[in-house]
Amino acid sequence: MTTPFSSLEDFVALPRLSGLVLNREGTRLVTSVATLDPKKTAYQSALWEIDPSGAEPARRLTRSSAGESGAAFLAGGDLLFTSARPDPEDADGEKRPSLWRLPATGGEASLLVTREGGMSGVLTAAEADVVVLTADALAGSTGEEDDAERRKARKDSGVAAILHAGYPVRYWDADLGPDEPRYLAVTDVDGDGRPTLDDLVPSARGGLRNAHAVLSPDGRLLFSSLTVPEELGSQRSVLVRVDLATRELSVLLDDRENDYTPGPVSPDGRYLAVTRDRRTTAELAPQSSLLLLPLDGGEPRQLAADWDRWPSPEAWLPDGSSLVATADDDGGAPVVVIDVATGAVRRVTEDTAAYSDVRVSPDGRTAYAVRSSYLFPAEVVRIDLATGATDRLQNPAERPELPGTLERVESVGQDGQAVKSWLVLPEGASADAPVPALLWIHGGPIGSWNAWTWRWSPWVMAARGYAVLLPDPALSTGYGQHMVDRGWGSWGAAPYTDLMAATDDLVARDDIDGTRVAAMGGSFGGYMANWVAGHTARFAAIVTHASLWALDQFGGTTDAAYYWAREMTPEAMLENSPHSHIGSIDTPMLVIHGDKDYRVPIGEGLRLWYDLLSASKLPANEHGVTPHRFLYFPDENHWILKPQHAKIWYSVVEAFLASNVLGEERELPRELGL
Ligand SMILES: CC(=O)N[C@@H](C)C(=O)N[C@@H](C)C(=O)O
Repeated sequence: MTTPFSSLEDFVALPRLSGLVLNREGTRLVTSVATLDPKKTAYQSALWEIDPSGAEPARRLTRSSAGESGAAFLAGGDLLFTSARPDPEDADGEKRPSLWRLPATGGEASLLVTREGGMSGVLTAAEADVVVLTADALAGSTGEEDDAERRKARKDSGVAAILHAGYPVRYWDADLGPDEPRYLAVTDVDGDGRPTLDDLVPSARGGLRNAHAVLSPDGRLLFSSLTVPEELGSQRSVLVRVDLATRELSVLLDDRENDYTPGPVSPDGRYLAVTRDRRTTAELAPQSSLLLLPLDGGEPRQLAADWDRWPSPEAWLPDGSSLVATADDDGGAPVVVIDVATGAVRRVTEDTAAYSDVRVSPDGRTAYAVRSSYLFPAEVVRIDLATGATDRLQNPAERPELPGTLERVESVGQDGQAVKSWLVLPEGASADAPVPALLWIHGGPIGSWNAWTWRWSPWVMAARGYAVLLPDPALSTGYGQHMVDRGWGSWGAAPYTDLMAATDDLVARDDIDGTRVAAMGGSFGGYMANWVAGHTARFAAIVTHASLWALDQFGGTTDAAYYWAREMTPEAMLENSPHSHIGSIDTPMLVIHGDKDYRVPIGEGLRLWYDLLSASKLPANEHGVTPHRFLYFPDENHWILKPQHAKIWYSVVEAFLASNVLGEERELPRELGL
């Protein structure tokens, strides 16, 4: 069998599909596919068209070396996208992210609008050729021209400094400021001249959240979250409406107990689907619910209130009778239909995949979506909304051949709670040939192992002979509110004991060699790997990536300190902090951290590394030699994104595990220079 997971070269070269848009007539589907650039040191994305009928093979639409993203259909049928490709009509022009238009009738794409500061996304309306760009503008700029001049002055003088008066100052891997998110209306989209950009809310001063903005079908209204700063470095997300004609901004939902995010607007423009996220406290765990907000000024009403899941609204049925949503559920994320009159929830897709980007056909019978699971990466499918029958359409790539099998397994936590896991078994695992195993702990911690991931692919390890257990312990989503509540504020309790219960059952299997087992996790999963290291010696090795180590320090240096401070007091942070247990660690640890990680700042990795060398039960000897290892990425962030670094990540992890779990030595990649 040829599986791409045996070779890291082949693995990183697998195409990665994401996103999906459907034109107004329901006849054209467009997705984005990322592949390696010619130097194999970055991914570049191109747009592909997929035949909704399933009859024709997928067709590549764009081919520039700069790549294309942000696909959006105009109501008239043309396709918009963003790209930093050069403008053929401006030989001397600088390359910067611009908005391009590909005619529905075929032919070349032409540049619609460009700006010095680039753009991050495109919003279009379903029924009118209205376009709004999401983009950043310098906080002090008074218009597009002024913004361009100020940017140039900053660039020419080499000044990168940012003066802050508020919080936060960073987000994941990006510095915030001096620019801030804006909505820029593209004027006269169908006119003869080049359109201009019109800042819809220049006075919002940095508070707009444009990742989840939506336009009404007629393109007259824009709905967005607006971030409102609060005392003590905190903030909340309120729901706002912007009238595109008058520029008037109205606050629709605002209270201190919840954050609000807009979902799709009903086809008749009368209702907005809204996600409400409860403000957490030490006593109140997160809870997400779906609201229906009448846009004539009525009170919001909760939908599917009796359903113990967190629905995420995706689309409306064209007759406005129901919302199509997805929700984490028992190791998957199915498509459901929610009746807006009764709130009744009907599950549509029956498989265990996780669905996203759901688009509904104009007759309301069919949905198209992206789905993935641990059996296949993201792919585009057609769903019969009445029967749930789901067909894989002709995608840009075939599913990769897997080097093993997948099972769903169940354990019982200390309090009797069912703890479910996916278990990846390598080919050949049997009672006669038991295999070594890895416990993988997911991040968040509010989340689930329910979708394909390229960053932690269990199949890469299965191809190297390991079984991989992917448990959803306390704090995981898809198992009801109680599963989240039982771990809230006490990470070292039920989340840890659930993982140990799952490990007990794993090592009891006759196809697993219980003497050769390691634990690994990233981010919150890395926190838990560190906690595991300080509380048990049952694992032969531990890999901890971008991990929280000293919660007292993490709580003040992460990019969103207020989020964690709501869950834990300083005392609770100390109580749950893995660093307090350094003296108990006698398992070899591989620490991995990227310097540009602002969510879990590098100080966590540096302090963990020094503590391991100086205070663990396996300290460095007088020559500084230790069984622990530190894999440091100076130019990566919370995630290892560059393909060449992903290969290093998997190679070093594999060599560390081989040495400590299998007792075998592997050659390290030459590029490490050792
Ligand atoms: C809420 C949050 O950012 N948690 C991080 C510490 C985390 O665990 N992130 C996970 C989801 C990741 O894989 O990045």
